[in-house]
Amino acid sequence: MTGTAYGHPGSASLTPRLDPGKPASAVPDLAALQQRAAERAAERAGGRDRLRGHIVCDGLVRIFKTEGVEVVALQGLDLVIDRGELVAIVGASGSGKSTLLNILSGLDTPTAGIARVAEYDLLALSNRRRLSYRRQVVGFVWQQTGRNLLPYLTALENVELPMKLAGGRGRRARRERARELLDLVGVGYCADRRPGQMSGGEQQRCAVAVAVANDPEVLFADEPTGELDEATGAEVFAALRTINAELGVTIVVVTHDHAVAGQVRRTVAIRDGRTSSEVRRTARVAADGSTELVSEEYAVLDRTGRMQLPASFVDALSLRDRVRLNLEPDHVEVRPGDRAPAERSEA
Ligand SMILES: Nc1ncnc2c1ncn2[C@@H]1O[C@H](COP(=O)(O)OP(=O)(O)OP(=O)(O)O)[C@@H](O)[C@H]1O
Repeated sequence: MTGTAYGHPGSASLTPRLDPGKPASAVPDLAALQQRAAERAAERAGGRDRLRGHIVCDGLVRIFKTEGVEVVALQGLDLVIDRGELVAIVGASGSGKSTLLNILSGLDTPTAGIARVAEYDLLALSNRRRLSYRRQVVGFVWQQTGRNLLPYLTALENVELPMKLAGGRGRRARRERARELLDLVGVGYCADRRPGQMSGGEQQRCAVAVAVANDPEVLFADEPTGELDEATGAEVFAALRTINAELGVTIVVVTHDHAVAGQVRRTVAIRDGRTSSEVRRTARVAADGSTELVSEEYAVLDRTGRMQLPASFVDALSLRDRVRLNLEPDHVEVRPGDRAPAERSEA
């Protein structure tokens, strides 16, 4: 287990000072103290606003038990995604991406924690609510194109099908919307082709149109560019950005490919079942007046103050077991701790 040594330049007293000049009535009563304690607890939890978001995971845990062996796939994962965001979630194989996506899409139930999407509490879904969640709230694009499109239907018919199954729209309205959506993702020219007559990238863009046919609030895409080359993958991301901007759908793309950071404004990295870092790209006006996108990487701090140091930083300074932390006026220093006494005597 990793320990920490803290160095503080000074510590503030948490004990309230009593002012002898104040009248006794200034002493808070029990109700006021309870109220203050509740506020402090909320502040410590990161404030009430922390749990506001279109998608909220807080301390999310998923433990798999197989033949007596427990695998902790998600170890207290925190993630808040606002309405209308387009976020990529990246991580190495086994980091917990699919587990997270299965939970968020309502296919799997977490062991503990909070998982909420658009007011749906994913830990307490009845079968009926789960069905309505999967039919009305979320849409999916999977890596395998065969899972997204029916091979014997044309692109247009594929986009019409979910609308037909949901009912509500007439034949003409369905056809019109299907054409609009195919145009929006840039494959209007494929309307009368079957999947076998389209390239992999065209099929995935068509799959995006199918996934949003019934106006979902959230779109989940699992490795949607996994089987595509870089240029074709960029076209699929362009389609996702268009859908996000034009229809306001919140989009979460899960991938092992860190290069997607260049395709979205926010990329969240998962390591060992926790969010470890994120990259945000923001537009800035350069000295010559042109607009440029600047990427900044952040470590993710959870509400108990835990964060993961990037593996490259840990390796560069051979950090292990214990580190020293120093609180400076505007930053925290992390330095290698002392080696264990046994090791020192061997040196
Ligand atoms: N049904 C299951 N039963 C037991 N262990 C599981 C199950 N599903 C996932 N795991 C384990 O949980 C951990 C996280 O797996 P997960 O599939 O979520 O990772 P991933 O990041 O999606 O990997 P990949 O990119 O290879 O799909 C792994 O150690 C995996 O072996």
